[in-house]
Amino acid sequence: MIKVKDLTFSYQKNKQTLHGLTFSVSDGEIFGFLGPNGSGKSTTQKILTGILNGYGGEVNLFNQSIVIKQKEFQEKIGVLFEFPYLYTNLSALDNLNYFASFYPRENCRDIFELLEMLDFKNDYLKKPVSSYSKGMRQRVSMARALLSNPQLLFLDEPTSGLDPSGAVLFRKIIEEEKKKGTTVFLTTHNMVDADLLCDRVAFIADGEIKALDTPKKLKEKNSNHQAKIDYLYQGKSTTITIEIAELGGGIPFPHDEIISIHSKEPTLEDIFIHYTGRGLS
Ligand SMILES: Nc1ncnc2c1ncn2[C@@H]1O[C@H](COP(=O)(O)OP(=O)(O)OP(=O)(O)O)[C@@H](O)[C@H]1O
Repeated sequence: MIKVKDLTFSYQKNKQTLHGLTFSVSDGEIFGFLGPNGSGKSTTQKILTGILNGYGGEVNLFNQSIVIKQKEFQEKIGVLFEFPYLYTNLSALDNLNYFASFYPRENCRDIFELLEMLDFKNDYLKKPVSSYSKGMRQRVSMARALLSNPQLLFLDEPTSGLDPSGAVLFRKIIEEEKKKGTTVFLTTHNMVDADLLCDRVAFIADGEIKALDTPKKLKEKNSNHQAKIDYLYQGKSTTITIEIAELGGGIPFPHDEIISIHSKEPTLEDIFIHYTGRGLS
């Protein structure tokens, strides 16, 4: 679905933002693009969605170069931008009716159904976007991205500005899209979203991909194979961290009672820090 080879980009002379990214995304996959602020995530998404030109390397969507079939691609992709691109003086309905006019009518989803699915408050349907909360704007932006039933969905920080139940709803909607066969390119620095949703993730820092694999494999590869054991001995409560291999012959230290044993698996965030030398926030 997406093939990117040696992608480079500079906003200014002598300062390269993307340093030769190479990756591909399969049909129907949810691909996470993770990195800290300023790492080049939005720049990459803008190039893939045809907003930014002047890049080096090759970018193919739907097995064709994005240079050739720009107009045709636009009809097959849906985009949720990091900063909602909405007309703030217009209502949700007017915005969505306007964006729907870019696509063949038969491809478009019902706006009311979409907003209902996104748990949008009906009272605000006809009020201007300027009166909406961040979460409501995000819901309209998601409706905009899904409006044309896209085969390829670009989502830049989709759960940003949502409360926890809104984030759960958005993750459910993204999973439903995957079930329909939609390919999702998910740009985020939210590790929970990445871990719960993505088939594979790429870690980007300083405009370079530092690691790319499934969350499960990344965790396996970076497992420290350690266990944390809480136990009681001679009336004293103690915690110890030991290698899991040492447990093969039973608990290898004196104890009266074992309270709990937990494996110390690294989180995706731990692994990100390992590969990039920094956190995501
Ligand atoms: N229009 C622009 N002009 C000049 N430099 C820019 C422009 N947009 C982004 N940059 C710079 O390019 C680099 C990558 O920015 P980009 O927005 O792609 O990062 P990001 O990973 O999406 O960050 P964030 O998580 O903050 O959105 C940063 O150093 C940023 O300052």
